[in-house]
Amino acid sequence: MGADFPILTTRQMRMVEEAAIQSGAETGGSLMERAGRAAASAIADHWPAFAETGREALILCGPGNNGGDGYVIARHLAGRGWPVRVLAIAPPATAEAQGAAALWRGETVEMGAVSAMPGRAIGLCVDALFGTGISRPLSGEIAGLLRGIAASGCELAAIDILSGICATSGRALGDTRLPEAALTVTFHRPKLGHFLSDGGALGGKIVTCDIGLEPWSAEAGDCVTLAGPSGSLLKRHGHKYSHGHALVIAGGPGKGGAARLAARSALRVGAGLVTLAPPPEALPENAARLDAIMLDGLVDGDALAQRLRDPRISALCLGPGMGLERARRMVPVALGAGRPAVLDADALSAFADGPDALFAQLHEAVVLTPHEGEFARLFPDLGRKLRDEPSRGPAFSRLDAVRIAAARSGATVLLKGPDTVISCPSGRAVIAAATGVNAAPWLATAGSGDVLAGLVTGLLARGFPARDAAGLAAWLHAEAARRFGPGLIAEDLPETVPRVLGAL
Ligand SMILES: NC(=O)C1=CN([C@@H]2O[C@H](COP(=O)(O)OP(=O)(O)OC[C@H]3O[C@@H](n4cnc5c(N)ncnc54)[C@H](O)[C@@H]3O)[C@@H](O)[C@H]2O)[C@@H](O)CC1
Ligand SMILES: Nc1ncnc2c1ncn2[C@@H]1O[C@H](COP(=O)(O)OP(=O)(O)O)[C@@H](O)[C@H]1O
Ligand SMILES: [K+]
Repeated sequence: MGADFPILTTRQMRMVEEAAIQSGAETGGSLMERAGRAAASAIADHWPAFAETGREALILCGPGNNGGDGYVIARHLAGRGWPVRVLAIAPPATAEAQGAAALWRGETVEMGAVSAMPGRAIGLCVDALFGTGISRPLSGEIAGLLRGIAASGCELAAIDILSGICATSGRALGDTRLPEAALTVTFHRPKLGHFLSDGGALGGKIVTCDIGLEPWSAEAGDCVTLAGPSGSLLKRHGHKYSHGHALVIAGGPGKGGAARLAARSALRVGAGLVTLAPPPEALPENAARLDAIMLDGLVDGDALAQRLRDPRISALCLGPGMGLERARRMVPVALGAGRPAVLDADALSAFADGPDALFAQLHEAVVLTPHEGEFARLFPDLGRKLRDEPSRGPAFSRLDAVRIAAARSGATVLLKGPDTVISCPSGRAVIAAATGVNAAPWLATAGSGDVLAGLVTGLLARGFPARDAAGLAAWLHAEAARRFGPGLIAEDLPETVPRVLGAL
């Protein structure tokens, strides 16, 4: 089944493009022509009945090569019989864009003339203002133009990336409020900015067009990947012990729901055995709720150390509903045993006052699963940088933050969100995007994070390396939510996992 899919930074895209041009096989102009033609065709596929609406397509062209693509698109859409006009916010400034503009025989209006534009109503606006070359916030005038177009109710298609979004970080530069595109047409490979932060929220459907750069794709070097389905999630042979034994530490009476969700998720994702370990006084309550999941009362850290003498316990989950005090006592014991482990929720917050003491105990087989608040508690400097408004591109991204956090802590870090970002300490990173057409907003429900912690734990128990376990779990989590759809509550997630696995 589909392996993880590479996505590029702006710099990597430039390296691929430059290699193609330097080889002599391509020119900037040939790539632009192919890009514009492919984008026009993707736009026509997305709005197949547009020509019959009697409305006009307005192509907004910037000064650089993104604008150059716009002139090519204008020519090809007009060639399909669409009523098309170009609005140039500045004259074309690169040789390629000038060449493309020279071939556009239709009408071009300038920025100042926009309010007086006579003619048909605009039904579709193509944003070819700025692409990967954006380096500063949009001016008020240009941002206002984009917002005005959106407010008029016309459709919006972004070329390469929505103007105003940094293609490497996905963050909107400045405090601009940007409209949402229905379609983004990009070239060769998606960019990080299509999935991260504002870029993930505003890009709509992402269509990636082949523009003949495949022979040079290796020039991008090591790439961040997008998590996707994998046949490795299926069980092929073995007995229950060969699929691992997960131990989920739970909290006291009345606090067990989160850990039960995590335990059930670990079992659903294929751990051979799962044991829930609350304090002894919470055993009766949990016994009334569990069947396939085993129970073992553990008083404290010493009891856990004793339990971990069993070498078959192949992964631990600490945090969901655990309580801060119990976390402070048990996390060091779990980490000291060197076993694969997930630290979530209380197991992270318990160390907010002294994260370095926690980091000193972490190892490569540990996965930290913070949401943004927990992340900022453990890595306050990185949390601040993510909150600061970016004024220049490339802006500090969630990926940058997670990579630094993983290197600093010595564990794999999974930062939750619609754009879940995962990195191991060496910087190998994967993004699980629940954005655009893959949005899963129903995950914003109490307990869904506990399920994710359980899914990662289950995969660790089965023997998946930390980064793979985290990436696959995050994909599976969002895919289960997409399949279940509206009305989802956390309990539904583990029950939907079999349908996702069954479709692999
Ligand atoms: N990389 C490739 O292989 C290809 C790139 N193509 C297109 O080329 C684009 C990149 O072109 P460029 O590098 O020329 O960059 P852009 O066209 O994205 O923008 C660069 C220009 O805008 C200016 N600028 C940046 N931010 C601004 C702001 N906020 N306000 C006003 N001006 C601003 C820059 O100074 C520069 O003049 C891609 O996004 C894509 O659309 C395609 O033509 C096909 C192939
Ligand atoms: N709008 C959203 N789109 C996609 N995923 C989301 C969204 N909101 C939350 N999630 C996911 O749901 C989970 C919530 O986890 P968390 O914040 O720990 O909640 P809880 O503690 O209630 O379980 C995370 O995996 C997060 O990525
Ligand atoms: K654009």
